[in-house]
Amino acid sequence: MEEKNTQQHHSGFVAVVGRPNAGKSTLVNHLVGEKVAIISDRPQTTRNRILSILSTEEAQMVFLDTPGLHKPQDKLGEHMVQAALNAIKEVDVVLFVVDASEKRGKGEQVILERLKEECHAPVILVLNKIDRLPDKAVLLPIIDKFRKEYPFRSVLTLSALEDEDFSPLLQEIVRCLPEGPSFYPEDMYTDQPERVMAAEIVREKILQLTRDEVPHAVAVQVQEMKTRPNNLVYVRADIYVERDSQKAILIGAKGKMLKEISQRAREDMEAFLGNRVYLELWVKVRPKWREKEGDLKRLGLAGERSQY
Ligand SMILES: Nc1nc2c(ncn2[C@@H]2O[C@H](COP(=O)(O)OP(=O)(O)OP(=O)(O)O)[C@@H](O)[C@H]2O)c(=O)[nH]1
Repeated sequence: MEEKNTQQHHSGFVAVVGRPNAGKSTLVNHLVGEKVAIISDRPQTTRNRILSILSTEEAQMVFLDTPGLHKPQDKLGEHMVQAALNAIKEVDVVLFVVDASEKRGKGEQVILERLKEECHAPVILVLNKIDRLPDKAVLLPIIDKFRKEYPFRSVLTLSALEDEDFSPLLQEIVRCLPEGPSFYPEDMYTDQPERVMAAEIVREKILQLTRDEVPHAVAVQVQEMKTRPNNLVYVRADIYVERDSQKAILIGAKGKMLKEISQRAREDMEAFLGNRVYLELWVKVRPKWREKEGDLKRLGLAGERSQY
């Protein structure tokens, strides 16, 4: 009789933690091969715990791309830190992503302490952004120092932005996962509903286009999303800011900025949904929404969804 393929299937959850701006979303998007989490060069871009799913023949890896573990400044910040903490308690393996091109700071220390206190799963240290290091020899003392402070399962160095092949990291993750069947259908790559993805796309464009002028005082909520008879998807979204001055920046002279945001967001939405999109954006002022529990809940940034 012919031998059956006895290779076992593995599945499990992978938390991706690290200081804001370390490159967590970039790494997860490249691993999964689809754009799921939004990216900007400003810290604290990721607000929700976003599930990204990678299915291969031998395993299904479910990544929780967590908001950076940082010192919270307001209620939104508190929820973000809590979401990241919950992640490290529940998963099968943790990826601790560090920007190796930056000096080590308090942020890494805080995360190491959290891992020591709360984490029982194996932790893989990922030293990222090595494309920025002209002399790779500087990595050795960095690795040495980390290894003295925490019993990492392994340490990998990479560039989430430029590398093409992530198989060493993927193999290491699979080795940490228990045997088991897939949790999600194999063609699914995120658990986020289309509305959430659409809102995140708009937020990404705002962060990318307005730079430091409109800080994190912006939230996006999709109010309506429906497919019209000719397969055109109609999307109406509200953009919330805290001040009139921020509203003015977002709209721009003669509405130019809003038009640019809308155009770029529409293109990404069309790629994501595989349909033509008609996008309508409204900018609204809601003073101090980040301090208000009710507003955070309504925007899906607190309560059930951000806790998992
Ligand atoms: N040069 C270089 N830049 C990178 C690399 N990885 C990420 N970046 C950049 O670093 C910035 C932050 O990347 P993100 O992936 O949004 O970082 P994050 O850790 O998810 O950030 P938060 O959402 O704030 O927690 C972006 O401008 C990325 O393009 C890398 O390997 N090399």
